[in-house]
Amino acid sequence: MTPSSSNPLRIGTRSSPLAMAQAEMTKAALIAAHGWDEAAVLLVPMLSSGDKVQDRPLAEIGGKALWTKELERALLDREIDIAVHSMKDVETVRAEAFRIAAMLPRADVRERLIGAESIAALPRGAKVGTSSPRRAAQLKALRPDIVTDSIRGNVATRLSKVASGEFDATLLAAAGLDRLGQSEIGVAIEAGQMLPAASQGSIGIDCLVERPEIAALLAPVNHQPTFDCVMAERAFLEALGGTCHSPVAAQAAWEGGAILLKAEILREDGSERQSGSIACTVGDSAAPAQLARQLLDTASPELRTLFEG
Ligand SMILES: NCc1[nH]cc(CCC(=O)O)c1CC(=O)O
Repeated sequence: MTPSSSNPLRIGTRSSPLAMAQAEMTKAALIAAHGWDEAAVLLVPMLSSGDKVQDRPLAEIGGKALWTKELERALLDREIDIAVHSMKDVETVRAEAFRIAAMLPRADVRERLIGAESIAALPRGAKVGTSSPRRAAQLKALRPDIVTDSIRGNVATRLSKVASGEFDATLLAAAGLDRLGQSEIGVAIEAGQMLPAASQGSIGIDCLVERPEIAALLAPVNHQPTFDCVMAERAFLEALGGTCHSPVAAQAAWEGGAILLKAEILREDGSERQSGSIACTVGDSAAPAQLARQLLDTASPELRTLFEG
């Protein structure tokens, strides 16, 4: 298949500003890689159920799968040819019909703190808006006096809730802010202080396994070093238990010819953190699983039950 203005490649995306920016990046990468003209690629924005329900915690309305379900349906119904996701929002265990065929080069993986110059500089008892059990647990591990409360809505909404004083501060992925042109907002928190979520900063392009001709079009935009690191992080997450909404962080990076995977699991109140690292080879899920087992083995029964049910 060679997409053209009369038969464009249809890119499904959520319609939030961040998702649209990521879909535009994907479109630009494909056009540049293939030398297609602008009209050969069409963006198809869709509302996910996660976008429709903004006032309840994510875990309560069905968790992560909400972000991808509508796009998966559209892929199966051939309304779109490919779908663009934040890899962070893609479940580790998926239906066999789908395949992440490519990932764009990873952006800044760090968190950005908005509302204070550093975590140490937050006022005593500060109220931090985050709906992420990982960010809440990591903050409390560093600063047990901090209070966290759920904050939903898109990036602009969350920033306005800090500006209005509803929250003292919030944490957002640097990658998301950068993609929205908000690079000057907030201060970066180094991964050594706050390890990011598995897949953070990475954009995945999804297609149907039964359409290899579409996957072939994606190959030239795939960034293999990103792909291999994100896969190691996801293997760790999967080994811990595919559907958990528990505090987990995992980041892999190439170091001296090998993938070094760092990970941690925490109790939700930040009172316990188990962390470790392991060297992995490409496509290896045994080493990430070994690290998961190692962290669970040293964890207290209270922490372990977050993962083993
Ligand atoms: N769960 C929401 C989500 N999914 C991906 C990103 C940011 C972009 C990325 O990590 O690639 C965000 C917002 C955030 O965590 O601040």
